[in-house]
This record gives sequence, C-alpha cells and structure tokens, in this order.
Amino acid sequence: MTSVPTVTLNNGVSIPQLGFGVFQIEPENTREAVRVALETGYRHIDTAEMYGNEKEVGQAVRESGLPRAEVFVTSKLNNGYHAYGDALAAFARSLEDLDLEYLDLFLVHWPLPGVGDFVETWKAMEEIYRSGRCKAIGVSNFQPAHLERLLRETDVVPVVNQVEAHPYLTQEAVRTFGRENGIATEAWSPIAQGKVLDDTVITAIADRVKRSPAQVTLRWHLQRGDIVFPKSVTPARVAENFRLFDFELTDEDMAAITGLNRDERIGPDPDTFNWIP
Ligand SMILES: NC(=O)C1=CN([C@@H]2O[C@H](COP(=O)(O)OP(=O)(O)OC[C@H]3O[C@@H](n4cnc5c(N)ncnc54)[C@H](OP(=O)(O)O)[C@@H]3O)[C@@H](O)[C@H]2O)C=CC1
Ligand SMILES: O=C1CO[C@H](CO)[C@@H](O)[C@@H]1O
Repeated sequence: MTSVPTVTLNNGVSIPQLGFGVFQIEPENTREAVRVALETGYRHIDTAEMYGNEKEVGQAVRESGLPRAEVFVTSKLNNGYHAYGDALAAFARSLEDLDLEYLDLFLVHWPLPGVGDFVETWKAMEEIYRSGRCKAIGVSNFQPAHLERLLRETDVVPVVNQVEAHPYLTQEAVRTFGRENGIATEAWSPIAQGKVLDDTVITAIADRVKRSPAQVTLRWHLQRGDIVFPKSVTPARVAENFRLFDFELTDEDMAAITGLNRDERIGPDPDTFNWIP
C-alpha cells in the first residue's frame, strides 16, 4: 500500500501529509465515507464539532480495526466555546462523541477577533494539551497578527495553522509566518471545492503529466510542503485523490500554478468573521 509522507510537527508528533476531510458529509453518510477512505489507505481524518459528524467519524475509526495509533484524528473547537471553561467542556464532549481515548490534534476553529479573546481560549487549549488527552494543539484561520499575539502572550506554539489555501489563494504571508515560527500550514478546501479544476493552466499540466486536475492541484500542495485533506463522498475520487505519489511537478509547473493566485477566498475572511452557530 502507498505510504503517505509525514510532517513532523514542532512538538515531535508526526502527521500524515495527506488526509481526508469530512466537512459537508451528512452524519448518515460519514461512517461509509470514512470507511472507504481508511480502506483506500488514508490515515488522517479532519473533522470538527461544527460539521456535526464526530460521532460517525469515531465509529468508522473504531470499526476499521486499525490500531488507534495508526489513524491521526483532528477535531476543532466550535465558535461558541471560546471562554476558558467552555473550551475545556467542549473538548471533553468532542472526545466523548468521537468515543476515542485521545485526539491527535485539536484546533481553535476560528480566531473570532471581534468576540471575546482568543488568548484566553488558547490558555484553555494549553490545559487540554497538558492533560495528555490530546497529542497536539493548533489553530485554524489565524492571520499572522493573531499568531503574533499568541506567541507573545502564551507558552505553547501552535503546531499547525489550518487556513483556506489553493491556487487562487496561495497564502504566502501566512505560510511564511508559519515557516519562520515552526507552525505547519494545513490547506483547507485544497481544490477550492472544485473551482480550480477547469483552470487552463492546471488542465494543460494535467494533460501533459497524464493525471487529473485534482491530482495536479493536490500534488502542488504536497510539493509546497503543506498538509491537505480533500473531501469526497465519491469512492473513485477518494481513490484518485490518494494517488499522488507516482508523479512529480517540475519547478516550472509549480511556479505556473502558484502564479494563478488572485487572493480570492471561497470562505469567510478571518479578520471579520465572528459568526457563532
Ligand atoms: N478549518 C476550516 O475553517 C475549514 C476546514 N475545511 C476542511 O478541509 C476539508 C476539505 O475542504 P472542502 O471545503 O471539503 O473542499 P475540497 O477542496 O476538498 O473540495 C471538495 C469538493 O470537491 C469535489 N471533489 C473532490 N475530489 C474531486 C476530484 N478528484 N475531482 C473532482 N471533484 C472532486 C467533492 O465532491 P464529492 O464529495 O461530491 O465527490 C466536493 O464537492 C474539509 O472537508 C474540512 O475537513 C474546510 C473548510 C473550512
Ligand atoms: O470548517 C468550516 C467549513 O466551512 C465553513 C464555511 O466556509 C466554515 O465556516 C468552517 O470553518
């Protein structure tokens, strides 16, 4: 079976660079989707309390029969639970819903700069980390200014920052800040939910290397060093998105795809997003 490269996080924990995302998979379809992903060879699942399918993710992981240590599971703190005590309780609930002994990675889902104070939230994350029930803690959708505050005012450096990233939003500033401070970048919506797949720069490279536009785009992320977890409920695509390790993009291909950047988001802007579900 294909072995997926790992990235060593700043606390020594290893994360598979390619995983499987479960946003917008209905709870009733999640068990099967995660079963197919694990069967295909994925060993990293990215969920969140916000997605409403933690329970089914946990079920599929347990039913796979794989040793717990072989599957990397990430979940995220939902936006309504940023207060210290709420964050501790929300983590305990996530673990209970997943029905797992520990989480591999727990993230603050959004900084919500207009609501409360994410430094207080991060102090709760540090306590969760110290409890040993979570192997690593990180953030999602943090801008460099948000990260600077965490680095200045708290003790534990986030292991990752999970941000929207794809060829139309290459996130150079966030990625550079991460690289300089030991924070790995995870790219969410890595194929921009399909939006980049008919871009002629990407389709021309795909034709030449005899791979699909999705494979070319995912390979671009991997060669940049970022961590990705494409979502699909279509088994053929789940398999396609896993076949990324038998071809390489040239430096010219990499530069051409990076050159597509238009700083165009498909999701919310972290500086102004303060939504509480
Ligand atoms: N931290 C955050 O704020 C966020 C995190 N995320 C995480 O990132 C993950 C991935 O992002 P997501 O928004 O789901 O978007 P993706 O960029 O992974 O795209 C998913 C969409 O693309 C389709 N698709 C998947 N593979 C292929 C393929 N090979 N060819 C053509 N179409 C394909 C899927 O269709 P189908 O399923 O029908 O096959 C689905 O419609 C999420 O599942 C979640 O874990 C996402 C958003 C925000
Ligand atoms: O993970 C997520 C899925 O997408 C939503 C809408 O863009 C986000 O709010 C959320 O962070």
